[in-house]
Amino acid sequence: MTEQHLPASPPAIEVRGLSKAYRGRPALLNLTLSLQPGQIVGLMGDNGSGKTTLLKILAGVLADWQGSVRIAGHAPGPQSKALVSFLPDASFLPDHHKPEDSIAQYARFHADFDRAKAREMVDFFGLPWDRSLKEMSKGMREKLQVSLAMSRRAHVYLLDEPISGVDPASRDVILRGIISNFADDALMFVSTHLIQDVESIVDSVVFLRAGQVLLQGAADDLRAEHGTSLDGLFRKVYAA
Ligand SMILES: Nc1ncnc2c1ncn2[C@@H]1O[C@H](COP(=O)(O)OP(=O)(O)OP(=O)(O)O)[C@@H](O)[C@H]1O
Repeated sequence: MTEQHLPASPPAIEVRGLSKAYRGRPALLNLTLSLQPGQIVGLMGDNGSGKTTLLKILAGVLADWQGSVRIAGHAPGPQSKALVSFLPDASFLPDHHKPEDSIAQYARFHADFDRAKAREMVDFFGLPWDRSLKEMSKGMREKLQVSLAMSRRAHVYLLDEPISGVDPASRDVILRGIISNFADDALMFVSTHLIQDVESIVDSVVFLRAGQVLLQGAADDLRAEHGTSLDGLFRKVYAA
């Protein structure tokens, strides 16, 4: 088969006309978005703009929406979930778990989970093997959850505010851990309010407002076009 005849692979994420309402109040409104693999995309927006709602729908954990959603060509369901590693914004591990217990649980649930990589990341973050989640600080728990989410060989990583609860030095450590465990051909879609912290790692950004895409583009293009950092652009756009 010549290169010309190779079928084009579908976008990692393809969303068309997506709407979601909670008890009649819209959270996402006719949202359309297409993201290619092989990049880190920042998902930014003011409080209540729909970031978590969008990530949950992409992860296949939220139902009752209208529109079209495809993950590497698959509608949300078992096939898409097998390709997606989702890190929710809330703690999802049982309190009594020590790191090895959580690693065993992930290994049971996810065929693409790499135990050795997870152990490496737990050591990279300097987490205590003998402490349960109940005995860990918030930042430690976040690091363990990042270790687990990034140790799947996923096609799409959806990370909801992965660095929100940690000190600035730890944020850098977490971001380094995330990047060094990220395969070149995957897509990472990461929501955060800490734009300055992720400024240097995102290839492109999606700004949401009131459940719609307000602005989208390559980070370098947006910086050049607007003559400011992404953080500066965010402040300018959302103050308007
Ligand atoms: N379970 C829920 N029940 C009712 N309304 C909800 C629920 N979850 C979210 N919403 C509403 O949907 C809208 C979008 O919320 P969402 O959590 O997706 O925003 P967000 O951009 O992640 O916000 P933040 O930056 O504050 O985390 C908000 O108006 C919120 O009040």
